Amino acid sequence: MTEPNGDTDFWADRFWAEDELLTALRADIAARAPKIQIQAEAGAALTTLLMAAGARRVLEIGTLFGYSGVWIGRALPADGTLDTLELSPAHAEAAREWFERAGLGSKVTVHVGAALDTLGTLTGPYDAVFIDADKTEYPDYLDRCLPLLRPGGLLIADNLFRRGAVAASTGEGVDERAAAVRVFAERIAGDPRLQSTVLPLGDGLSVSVLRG
Ligand SMILES: C[S@@+](CC[C@H](N)C(=O)[O-])C[C@H]1O[C@@H](n2cnc3c(N)ncnc32)[C@H](O)[C@@H]1O
Repeated sequence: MTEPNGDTDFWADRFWAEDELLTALRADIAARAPKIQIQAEAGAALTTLLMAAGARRVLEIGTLFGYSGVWIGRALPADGTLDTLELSPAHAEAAREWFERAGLGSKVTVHVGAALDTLGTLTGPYDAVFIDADKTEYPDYLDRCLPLLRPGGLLIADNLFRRGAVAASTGEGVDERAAAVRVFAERIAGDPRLQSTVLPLGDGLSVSVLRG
């Protein structure tokens, strides 16, 4: 949380504490991969939002080792499923192992390949989509995911703030990732099909509802 109201640990300990599995998963990422998973406070928000929406079929773009996938998987009902898309075979393999250890192996399918290719092989409708892969492709993910989302479904994305770079990314010489996320932000804010907001959790979590 960017501006916590008082003692941060008070809130973290009660609302987004990691259990042993998530703590070990975070440590494995730190040892073997870039530490680019969502923050725990965003994970707890994902679980809560997906449960509130009654999400049964979820799509994730950007798996890494499955950290956000575990927060998502724990929101699913017994017959729920998660399709998660990952470019790196090594990340996908690690994620499959962690989903098994989390007891989510039967619910989660890890698809290896470039997301924009894999998206063409998937069939909707999904109840929710979580976007967290290549930032330069965020506007393309939006175009490709909206037709896969059911009316009333949730579209959630991470890294809307990029630590301030998105709001600052005007003019020339801007970071291309921040510029693309800014295009994404402008579009979810202005698209009449969507009701959107950005929650100041982690690096900024956008939440959009596709109007029915
Ligand atoms: C920020 S990490 C995902 C973190 C994960 N959502 C979590 O919080 O645990 C982004 C992941 O997307 C993957 N990725 C990057 N470009 C991709 C692409 N074009 N298609 C699919 N995955 C991609 C990277 O290999 C990386 O594992």
